[in-house]
Amino acid sequence: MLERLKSSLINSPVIKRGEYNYFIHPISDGVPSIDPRLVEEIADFILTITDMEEVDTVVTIEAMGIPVAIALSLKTGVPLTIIRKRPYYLEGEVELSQSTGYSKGVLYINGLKKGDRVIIVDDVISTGGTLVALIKALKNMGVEVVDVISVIGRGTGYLQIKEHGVEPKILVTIDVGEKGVEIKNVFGDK
Ligand SMILES: O=P(O)(O)OC[C@H]1O[C@H](OP(=O)(O)OP(=O)(O)O)[C@H](O)[C@@H]1O
Ligand code: HPA
Repeated sequence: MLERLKSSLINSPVIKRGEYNYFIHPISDGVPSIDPRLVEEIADFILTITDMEEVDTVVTIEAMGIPVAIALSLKTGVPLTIIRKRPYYLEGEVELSQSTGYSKGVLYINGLKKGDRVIIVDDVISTGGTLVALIKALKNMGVEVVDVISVIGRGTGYLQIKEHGVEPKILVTIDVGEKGVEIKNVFGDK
């Protein structure tokens, strides 16, 4: 299961971003290039663990949630909303602060309204800063988050998301050391 994802993760280079051990992988960085079979493996797996008939919209965050989210949207016909890092000044635009292990920024929500049922798909959960801020903002808007799915998880940030009432589904959980990436868990394994 998820053989392409696991083997590509094990081969990921790790660099320092400040104190943070940052792994570089096609799904989380688009580097060196994205094998469509890898994206398809991930999208097909996600479709076995979530019910897309339940949702109005797939929500993802610019930039690297987009490849997997677009694959899910194409496979199901469910539209995609991208949370952007730039404002559009449209009526109803919602602004939120994003903080990761290595960066801070602002995200902007457009195209969602009270009563919408969504799944959130992203490439990585690490500190949980990005997804916690997004889930809080969506709840304030009256948007129902049916599922939160991350292709890769590292660290304990997912616990913070659980505290907001949604248990994230993480396909592969990893440890990232200075020397490389180690697989810790695959969704569905004990
Ligand atoms: O759990 P966290 O510590 O918040 O980290 C996870 C976030 O970090 C990455 O986004 P980034 O802002 O680097 O943007 P990118 O997708 O453009 O690489 C990733 O896509 C997640 O959204
Ligand atoms: O180590 C990382 N690599 C790529 N994307 C990420 N998003 C959070 N942490 C990481």
